[in-house]
Amino acid sequence: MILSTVTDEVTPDRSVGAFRKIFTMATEQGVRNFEIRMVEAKRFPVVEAAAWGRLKTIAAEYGIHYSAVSPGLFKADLHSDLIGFHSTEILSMSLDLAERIGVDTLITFGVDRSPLDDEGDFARVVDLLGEAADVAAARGFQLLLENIPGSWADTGENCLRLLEGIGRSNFGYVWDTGNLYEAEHRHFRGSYELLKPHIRNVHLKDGRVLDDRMVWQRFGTGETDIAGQIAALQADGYQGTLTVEAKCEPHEDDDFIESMTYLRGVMNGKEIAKRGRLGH
Ligand SMILES: O=C1C[C@@H](O)[C@H](O)[C@@H](O)C1=O
Repeated sequence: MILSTVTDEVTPDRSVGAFRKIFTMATEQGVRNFEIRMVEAKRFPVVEAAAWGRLKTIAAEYGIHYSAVSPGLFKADLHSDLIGFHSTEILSMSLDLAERIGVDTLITFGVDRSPLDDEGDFARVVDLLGEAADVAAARGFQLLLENIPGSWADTGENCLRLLEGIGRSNFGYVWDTGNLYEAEHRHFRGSYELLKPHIRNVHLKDGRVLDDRMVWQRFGTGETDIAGQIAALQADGYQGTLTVEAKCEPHEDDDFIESMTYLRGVMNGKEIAKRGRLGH
């Protein structure tokens, strides 16, 4: 597995000095692979030119590799004025900028739900995402669907329905374990078994439901069973990116450091052995 993180998951710092701090903290934890989401204070692809320059030059100094971009594509509902803007401008700007930094993977969401939706709208979502996958394929990109509550890609069953409906070889799945737990409130195993043939990237987040709301926590202290997820991925020979989303509320630098320490323990078997001894 390739340890990875996201540009805004390491530190809450969004200042002009942030990239040096982000890459120092990440490389100290053995992470050199990144997804591009926030570029200092703005979300990709609508970024400041100078910040984009720093993202490239400072990354080169630290030996950072970018594997994917996450523009928040299709975080809009079918009835919003913005939906057309996502399938045209956001999509093409994202592909243009990603190409310029040598990235060939674009992450998308599964279109927000709206109270105005009806069941027949599923076909429109399939068409929108399928057309975006075709535009991406024509330029040599894969498009990966990330699950998130409040979208058509919320539960494991709904993600599978979309993945099968879209059915393109360049269309795969980002297993966002925390978001899935937030939508389903159940152990990861059931949806993992459904979705694993489609998984091309994993987003790791831990947390628990408190007063009906998901509260993000440092790895190993929440309910999502990070150790079990790693054991499942290892048992299935998963070789892709394992993307650490460590940010808690409020976001502190120690979130990343502590979650990475826990994750390393899990990956080299220590946490699994501890769980075994405790009879989990
Ligand atoms: O916009 C986003 C919201 C987060 O919940 C999600 O995990 C993340 O990957 C993202 O891009």
